[in-house]
Amino acid sequence: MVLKDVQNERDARNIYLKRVGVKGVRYPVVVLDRAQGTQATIATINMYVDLPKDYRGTHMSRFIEVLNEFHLEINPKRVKDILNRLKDVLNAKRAVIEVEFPYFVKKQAPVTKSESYLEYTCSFEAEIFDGKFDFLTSVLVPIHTLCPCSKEISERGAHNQRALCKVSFESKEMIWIEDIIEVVEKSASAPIFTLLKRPDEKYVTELAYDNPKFVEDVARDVAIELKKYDKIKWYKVEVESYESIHAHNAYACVTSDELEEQI
Ligand SMILES: Nc1nc2c(ncn2[C@@H]2O[C@H](COP(=O)(O)OP(=O)(O)OP(=O)(O)O)[C@@H](O)[C@H]2O)c(=O)[nH]1
Repeated sequence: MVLKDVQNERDARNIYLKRVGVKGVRYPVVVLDRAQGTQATIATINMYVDLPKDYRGTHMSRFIEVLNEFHLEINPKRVKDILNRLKDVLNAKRAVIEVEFPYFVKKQAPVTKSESYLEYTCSFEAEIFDGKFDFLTSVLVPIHTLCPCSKEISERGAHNQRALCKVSFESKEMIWIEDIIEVVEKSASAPIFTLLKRPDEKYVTELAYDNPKFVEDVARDVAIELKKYDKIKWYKVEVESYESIHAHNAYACVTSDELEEQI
């Protein structure tokens, strides 16, 4: 029995679509890991191509076939190959992939050296169009911030909370996710850990108290550190703190081009 190819039908509405494809594909992938070589994880993937105005639909199954072809290996070099392949098999001019995945890093507690894994949400967004390849990596780092104002004006303690710092960057060469995590954690009042024994808890409590930071302080300190990386072409730093004394969040953001304009 011949199955009609509805997607391939002509369309007379004369409308070009910039992005058509599949969204929210949960898929096992393998990403590069500085300590172990590779790490298996589960990604949520969006993939798009453009569709000429005279075609009714794209061929959704081919997106998944291309993912399979690449043996689920997701890294900057492979992503470029995946996009070129998508363009070829879907006869497109533009191809886009967005991959978000949990990435686990083994950490040692500061005093007892107890080991545990901490989850960082990472993503890659890449696009090929008109011979141009854009690749953006994002790393979301949970941190601890202690309010400098609260410390200054209070007779006892200071309010402190978990915050999230998101670094998005374009680079000339590959940069390890772990390098970005280290930059952010050093710029916080203290890092976050999955496993802390009492001596560790005392240490991080005092470390945060000795390093009070507004969201603005973290954003600026991360920006200064990232500026030292020659490999980074562009970056954006966003910090959001889940305030413990408010029902709303504090937020700060800076991009490398805003910084350049001020120099
Ligand atoms: N384009 C498009 N396809 C859809 C949509 N919803 C479901 N599909 C289905 O996606 C499936 C795969 O379509 P194709 O990739 O064109 O399948 P195919 O013709 O077997 O594959 P090729 O021979 O490679 O073209 C079909 O079952 C479609 O009906 C939609 O909104 N748009």
